[in-house]
Amino acid sequence: MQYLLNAREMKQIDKNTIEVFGVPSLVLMERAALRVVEMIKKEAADAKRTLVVCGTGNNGGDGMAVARMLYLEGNEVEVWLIGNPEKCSEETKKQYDILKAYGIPVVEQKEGFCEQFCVQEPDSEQAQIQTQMQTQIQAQTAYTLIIDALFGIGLSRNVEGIHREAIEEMNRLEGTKIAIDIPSGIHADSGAVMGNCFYADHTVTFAYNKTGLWLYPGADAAGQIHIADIGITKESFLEKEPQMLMPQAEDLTRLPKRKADSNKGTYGKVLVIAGSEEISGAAYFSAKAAYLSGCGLVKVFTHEKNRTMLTTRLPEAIPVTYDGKKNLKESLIAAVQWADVLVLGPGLGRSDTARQIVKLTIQTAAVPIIVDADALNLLSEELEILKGPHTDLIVTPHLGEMSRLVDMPIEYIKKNILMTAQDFSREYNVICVLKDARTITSIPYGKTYVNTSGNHGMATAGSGDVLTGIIAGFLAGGLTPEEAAVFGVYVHGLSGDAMVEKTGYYSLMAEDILDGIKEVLK
Ligand SMILES: NC(=O)C1=CN([C@@H]2O[C@H](COP(=O)(O)OP(=O)(O)OC[C@H]3O[C@@H](n4cnc5c(N)ncnc54)[C@H](O)[C@@H]3O)[C@@H](O)[C@H]2O)[C@@H](O)CC1
Ligand SMILES: [K+]
Repeated sequence: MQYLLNAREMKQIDKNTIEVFGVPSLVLMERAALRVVEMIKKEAADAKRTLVVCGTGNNGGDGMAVARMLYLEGNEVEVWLIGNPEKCSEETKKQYDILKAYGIPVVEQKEGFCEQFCVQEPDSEQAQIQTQMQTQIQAQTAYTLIIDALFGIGLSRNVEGIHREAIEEMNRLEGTKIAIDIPSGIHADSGAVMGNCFYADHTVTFAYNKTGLWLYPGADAAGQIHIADIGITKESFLEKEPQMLMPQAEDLTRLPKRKADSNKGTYGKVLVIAGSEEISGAAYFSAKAAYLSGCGLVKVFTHEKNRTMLTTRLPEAIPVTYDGKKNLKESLIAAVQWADVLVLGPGLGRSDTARQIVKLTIQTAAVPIIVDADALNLLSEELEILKGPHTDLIVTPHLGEMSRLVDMPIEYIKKNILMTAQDFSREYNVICVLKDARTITSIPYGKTYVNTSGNHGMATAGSGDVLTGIIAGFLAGGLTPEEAAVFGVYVHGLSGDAMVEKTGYYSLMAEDILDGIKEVLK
């Protein structure tokens, strides 16, 4: 797992490194700049004509140190200092003095962007010729590298005025674009664009990943992310471990272990309560995903109409069917009592029967339940069921379902995805898996996980049903609800990624994601 830090946590560990362990701030800055220069070389970016745009905070100081290093290696370097130089932080003032001592050109930009940086509209033939000549000269003298050191994690409000103009100008210029620590204008905690932002090809971020680099729209602005060790280590957490994490490939070793001396009972029993008179496929996707994720035995509680489909497409699954309301209660309770894990909701519909099934299952089950799709839609009308006593619940809403559950617009939820998932998990004491391009898994009063596997091809019918099945399979195999939710989401995304090379984004379907599970877990 990789930590994702917010600005407050990062500032605190910076401070701890400096104050508790006595590492001078300028030493950290020097190491930071060295790592940026190292990355430039590793990526073979051409630093022959470099522009470094600096702010007055320590991010600007990093930029000035990078400018000095590139200059002393024989490159042509120009620095723009945006803002009042008198307001420079202590470290940045020092870096500025060093630049002056070496004679490195710095253009100060205190207010109103000067004409030199702005594109002028030609208003006569003569002016047009002049502009063409200027364009040719500019092409010969164009920057090969643009380094953004305007704002780092200290960004505290919307970007306006000369800062906004500087970002617009950097984006307009040609050349490889590198952001120091975080693209200027991106909020380090939420990934929001604060007015406008720099679009980087590469971002070199210091010590630990920042949440805003991975959440959208920040992730679009960051380009390729490089984490640079500058000497701030986990010792600086002072036992206050960050609570936001991102699963990585090496974490897959934590999936349920297979034993040579085992039988189908060893890996748990899953009951998938899914499908309705109108919808048949959901139960199949969920049940098959549970099998593919290692579960030994899967029963499907569904409408009688789905029996033939199920026994034909997935004969390994045992159907328990109902027809109308006859025997519904007794057979549901018996099936629930049989299972170690329940999936509740895919394709269930919103009929009175579905409502009765959802209520009865949540109120009687003593084993973990993954609650999805129509079960969530029904619960949004009867949230008191979630407020009442219940077993371990993992809810897996997409943005639309979450919008119904919390009665907020989708746009709001998308912008506040972390907070929405965290608040919901605490309020109802459930693990909340809020599905989007970056799915968030929030543990009530515990950790929050940001998932980075998966692709937009997976926004396809049945994809969510597959996810519930994977989580169920992992739970049945012995993972805790927290692990099953986090690794279920991660493996689901990897399964889509494994197949998209063969299918392309347009044609990826739920059945392909099922095939992808085999690729990922083999
Ligand atoms: N010792 C340290 O503290 C280290 C800091 N480092 C760098 O320092 C950065 C953080 O430095 P700072 O805390 O000085 O913050 P920043 O350099 O991100 O900038 C903060 C400054 O910008 C101003 N500001 C914030 N939002 C603004 C807006 N929208 N418009 C205009 N002005 C605005 C603030 O008032 C403050 O003066 C990190 O991102 C990293 O690049 C690294 O050098 C590593 C060591
Ligand atoms: K920056």
